[in-house]
Amino acid sequence: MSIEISHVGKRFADFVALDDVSLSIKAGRLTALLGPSGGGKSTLLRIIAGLERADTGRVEIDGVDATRLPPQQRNVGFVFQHYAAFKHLSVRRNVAFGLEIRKRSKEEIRRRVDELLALVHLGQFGDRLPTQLSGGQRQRMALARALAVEPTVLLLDEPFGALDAKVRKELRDWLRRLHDEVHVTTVFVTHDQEEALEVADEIVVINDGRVEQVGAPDDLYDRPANEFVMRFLGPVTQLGDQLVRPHDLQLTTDGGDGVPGRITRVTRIGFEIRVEVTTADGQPVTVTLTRNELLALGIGIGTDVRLRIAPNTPTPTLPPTPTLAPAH
Ligand SMILES: Nc1ncnc2c1ncn2[C@@H]1O[C@H](COP(=O)(O)OP(=O)(O)OP(=O)(O)O)[C@@H](O)[C@H]1O
Repeated sequence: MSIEISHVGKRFADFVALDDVSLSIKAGRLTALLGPSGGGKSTLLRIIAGLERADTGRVEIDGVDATRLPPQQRNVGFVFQHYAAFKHLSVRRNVAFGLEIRKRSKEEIRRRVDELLALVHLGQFGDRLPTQLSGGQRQRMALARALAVEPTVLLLDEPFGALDAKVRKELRDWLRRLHDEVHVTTVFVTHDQEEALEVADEIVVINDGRVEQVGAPDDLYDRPANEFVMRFLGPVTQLGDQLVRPHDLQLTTDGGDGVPGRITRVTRIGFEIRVEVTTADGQPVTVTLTRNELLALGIGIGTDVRLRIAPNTPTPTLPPTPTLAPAH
């Protein structure tokens, strides 16, 4: 059930949306395609689904060359950000749709739909119309419908993108648990690095039509292949010429070694305190602390401190990313 993408290229007129993309998506895993808007994630997903045709290259699904297969012969389930439900049909009938057109027996359909509704925790809502569901419930119905026909691959394009932050978070947890139960090879598109880090087994970072890096969330976070990946996966700050995560910096007030600076700003964001230290050469450096750490240090605006990188911090040597070079 793996997906092999080899040398896929796609242009829209003279705009290069995908530039020679090769990628192996592992069977049974939950893989995130992560990257900024316009980077090519959806285009790649649509090429895997067969909704878009690659100009060059090859797509293999489960060992079969799918490059020229129409979507309905690829056995993929698809869920979009705005799910188009059949408004006049009940939730049950929406979920049953794919099974009905495949002419499965009434008994089999009833059993399978019951199972699926239970799986997506909509057991008691089967008789409602889609408009009588919340946004989160509707996306769960969409997933049940996509899973009904037992796809070999499940493709999700920002499935929770249109929902508010709290519901998104609930659905992320739920998607992770669902995947742990059904283990269907799943690829989902997101531009939200937290969503990818939290949910995915493997993350593919896509930018400017190219794959920047593929790896497990920890690998990407701790060993980014380049500056783009490091910046995209989480906050970074610069100490001297070293890029580092703000929580990997230590602040001391007892002299010793480290880069001297003075605290110029303290901001609290929920549980996290963001401290800005301006070093002697005028460079602002951000350090994040917990409230207790701040209190224990007894520091505030104007305190002279020293900054150093915490022991055991991964400090990748990063090749420069051309796209981040200043424009001239
Ligand atoms: N049918 C099309 N015609 C012309 N250009 C297109 C078409 N589809 C996509 N593009 C362009 O290709 C680029 C990649 O689009 P794509 O939707 O794959 O990006 P994305 O990474 O999914 O971004 P987003 O997160 O905003 O959806 C964009 O610049 C987009 O404008």
